[in-house]
Formats: sequence, structure tokens, C-alpha cells
Amino acid sequence: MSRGKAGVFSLWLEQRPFWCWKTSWVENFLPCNSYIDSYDPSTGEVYCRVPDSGKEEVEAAVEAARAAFPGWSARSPQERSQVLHRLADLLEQSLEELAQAESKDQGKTITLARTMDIPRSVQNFRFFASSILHHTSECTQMDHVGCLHYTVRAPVGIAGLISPWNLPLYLLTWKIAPAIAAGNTVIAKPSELTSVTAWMMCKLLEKAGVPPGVVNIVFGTGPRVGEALVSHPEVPLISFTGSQPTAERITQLSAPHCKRLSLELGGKNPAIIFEDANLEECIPTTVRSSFANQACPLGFGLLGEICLCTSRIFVQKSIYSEFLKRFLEATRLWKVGIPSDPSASMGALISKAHLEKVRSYIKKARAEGAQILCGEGVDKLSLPPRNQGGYFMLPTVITDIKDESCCMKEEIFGPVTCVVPFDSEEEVIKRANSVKYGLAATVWSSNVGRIHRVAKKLQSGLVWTNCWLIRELNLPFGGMKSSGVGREGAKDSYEFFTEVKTITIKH
Ligand SMILES: NC(=O)C1=CN([C@@H]2O[C@H](COP(=O)(O)OP(=O)(O)OC[C@H]3O[C@@H](n4cnc5c(N)ncnc54)[C@H](O)[C@@H]3O)[C@@H](O)[C@H]2O)C=CC1
Ligand SMILES: N/C(=C\C=C\C(=O)O)C(=O)O
Repeated sequence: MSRGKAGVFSLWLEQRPFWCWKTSWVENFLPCNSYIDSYDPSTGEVYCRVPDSGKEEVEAAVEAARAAFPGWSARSPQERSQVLHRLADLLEQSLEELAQAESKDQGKTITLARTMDIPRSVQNFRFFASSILHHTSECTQMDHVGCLHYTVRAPVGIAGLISPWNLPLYLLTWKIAPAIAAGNTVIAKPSELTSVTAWMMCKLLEKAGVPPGVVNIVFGTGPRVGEALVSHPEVPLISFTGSQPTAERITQLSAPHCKRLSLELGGKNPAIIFEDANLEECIPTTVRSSFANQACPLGFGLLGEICLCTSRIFVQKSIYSEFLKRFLEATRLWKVGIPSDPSASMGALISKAHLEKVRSYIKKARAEGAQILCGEGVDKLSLPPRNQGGYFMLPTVITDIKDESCCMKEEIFGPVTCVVPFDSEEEVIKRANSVKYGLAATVWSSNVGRIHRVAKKLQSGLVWTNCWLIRELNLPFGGMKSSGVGREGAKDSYEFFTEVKTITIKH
């Protein structure tokens, strides 16, 4: 890791013979001495190495971000917006290259990276480039005491941004874009498992005219560089997406500095399917919502590696058998294949450790007497010889499982879903709410009154009814209970990344 001309840090990915992206811009950066092996999930082989940065790199990044802050924060929203638009255009021009890289690094299908991850990363910059132009402040009057009050907002300073491996560029840009649009400078840390597209974006930052020091990217592990960033006294706010245990650690480290935190964490998301649901629409959407993020049917991707994925399907008893039969038929159609295969609907999981973790849940379910109806341990995977060491697994459906089972309580974050029957509306709401998480729920019914009633009673930051993962970026995104703290979106991100001041004028 090193300081570069553009104020971008720790940017050295060692090239392996089959690593094909151009690296001429790397000359701006000094090499680092310590690396982490990065694996291709589809083969299980090391294919590049990521810098293993720590305190020293964070210190250098803070210095650059501090120096850049006065100039960047003094620019008008219009000027910052133009830079974000240029960056979006450049990312879009590199869409294919970025999609190939994301697919190779993460294991998801190329189709998914091409149609979801990279387009959404482009959209993140365009969206915040536009929304930053439309915020207004508050004003109230107190005529009886001759006072006018109004608010002003200012960027907070240096924002620490930490993102996970499931949607690498998509989630990193979802944080960088609003932070810099609001006038902050940032230090961003992508997951050590998926650093490549962040690294590729660095050269585009410079080209887009992002001034040196405005966006600093540090690469490395959570315990080393992540904690150095979170603990740094000059980084007053942290936006984090990832697991709940890591969020706890970040909260502890932030507490002595009273840092502002935005935490987007996991879920144990229910789908509630009433007997009057339109199964023609519900079944394909629920297959997708269960197994998304290595998969991409209908040009819309999803392998259970999205925090919004369904992992508990409650089906009203009267339609349970029919639903289950059709759901299994639809699941079995999903082809697991190498990420570059355009006919594959699912690629590989992120890592060996993660594959083992996901498999361990299925073992536990079996030991508890649950039925595994398809997938892991039931059907056979067919893969080319070169990919036998990859982290693949078939979409797996579990039934006859108790609500108390760990498979029904804990976030598995893999292509595994549990299907259970229910009798009444009241019962299913109670059962859906009986977990520590509260991120996303789906409700399927043609009774509008019921939809409103149930949606209001679910402890969930997001409720999709008769659909799934239709995103309106303007509106609040985030979870209740252990699924997070705070919300992201046009207004919410703006409020998080700015400090508000109330001014009173006596006249
Ligand atoms: N959005 C979500 O809900 C996500 C949930 N997960 C869940 O978390 C489980 C574990 O996955 P991980 O990759 O280990 O997630 P994680 O929460 O440990 O990693 C997310 C990010 O946090 C960083 N990080 C880790 N420890 C840190 C620390 N002490 N201080 C600062 N930063 C730190 C990581 O380097 C990465 O950039 C998954 O199996 C899944 O259940 C994982 C990714 C995303
Ligand atoms: N935070 C996650 C997904 C967000 C999706 C979106 O903003 O559309 C996650 O899977 O971790």
C-alpha cells in the first residue's frame, strides 16, 4: 500500500499470468510488502493477491482525506454532481470489463454481473449526482417572539465506508456516491475477498476528475485495516454493510469516539404466501428471492447471498402441497454452472469457508429430522473437471423443520430455503416476527386489506408485496432489530453524511 498521486491508497494487486486487466496506471502507486491470496471461487485456485494494509495505510489515507476536504466540501453541489456523472459514464464505458472481473472475483454469473451489479454501480453515481441537487432545508417562524429558525447542512468530514463481498462494487458505490456528493472525503474498504472491481475503479476516479484525496481506498482484512479505520479518531462516521457480529465489533470500537454509525446487516427474511396468492407470479419470484445472487433467470439475478433473500417460506395450509410441488419443480430448473456460462443460472459461493458454513446448516437440519427435498446431498452437481475444486452448491429446499431450528433462526446466506405451513394470519405474523432480524419480508395475497394489515404488523424495514427486490432508491432502505441501525436512500443518506445546524434569527 502506498500513497498515490491521486490520493488513492494501497493499490497493488499482483498480476498472475491469467489476470488480464491492464495495469499501466499502477505506476502511480508504490508496491506493498504483504498480500492476501484471493481465490477464484469457480476453481478454488488463487488468482490474484490483495494488499494486506493496516494502520500505516489508514494514517496516510486520513492525511490525504483531511487535505482534500476543504476544497471538495467548498465546491457547489452542481460541481460535485458533474464529477459523479463523469465517473458514472466511465464506469458504464467499462461495464463489460468490470462485469467480467466481478464475476471472476465473486463467483456470480457473468450475466448477473452484467445486468445487475455493474449497471447498479453506475446508477448509484447517477442517482446521487442528481439527488444532491434537490435537497432543501427547513424553516419555521415564531412571530410571537419575533424569531425565524432555519437549518443548514454541512458535510461531516472523513467518512469510513466498509462493504462486504456479496455485491462488491454495487454496495461500495452505494456508499461512496452519497458521501462524496454531500461534500465529504472518504476512506473506503472493500472486502478482502472481492477487491478487484474497487481497484479497477481507482483509475477511473482520476480520469473522472475526482480530486486527489477525495476517495481513498484501502485494501485488506477487517481485523487489520478495517479496525484501524473504525478506530481512527479523525473518521467521525462509519457506514458499514455486512454481518451482525462485525457490526457489534464496529460499535464497540466506535463508542469511545461517539461515532455516527449506519449499519446495514443481515436478515432472516420471511415470505408469507396466502391461499389467494397468484402462484404463477409468486413461485418464480420466490425461487429467485430464495436463491438470488449467483443466479440470473429472466435477466434479473439473484444464490441467497443477498441480505434481502427469502430464507423462510410460510405457506397457507390449504395450498401447501401444491405450492411445494411447483416450487420444487421450478427450483430444479435452476442450472448451477461456471460463472462464464451464459446458460447457468447460478455460479459459485464466495469461499470454501462459506460453502462449509452453508453445508453445515443442512447437516444440522438433517440431524434434527428435517426433510431435504432437493439440492445438497440429494441431487448431483455436474461441473467441468477444472471446476471440481470450486465452491458450488445446488439450491436446497428444506421442509418439516421447526421454527426453533437454527436453519429457521440464523442467517445462512446461501442457496437454502425452508418451507413450512401455517393456518392463520395472526399466527403467521407472530412466527415471521419471531427472529432477531427484521430486514425484508414478502407477502403474497390478492386481498388488499390483508396486505396492508400484514405489512404494517411485520417487524421488517422493507416489505415487498406480490413482488420482490423492486428498489426505489429515493426511499429508506435498511432493517429493524439486529438487521441494522439507520437507513440509506436519497434523503436518509444525505442526512447521514451531513451535520445539521439550527440557526435562529431574532428580528
Ligand atoms: N449484507 C449482509 O447482510 C451481509 C451479511 N454477511 C453475513 O456475514 C457472514 C460472514 O461474512 P463476512 O465476510 O465475514 O462478513 P463481515 O461482516 O465480516 O465482512 C464485511 C466487511 O467488514 C469487514 N470487517 C470484518 N471484520 C471487521 C472489523 N473487525 N472491523 C472492521 N471491518 C471489518 C470485512 O473485511 C468486510 O469488508 C456471512 O456468512 C453472512 O451471513 C456477509 C456479507 C454481507
Ligand atoms: N445490502 C445488501 C443489498 C442491498 C441491495 C440494494 O441496495 O438494492 C446486501 O445484500 O448486503
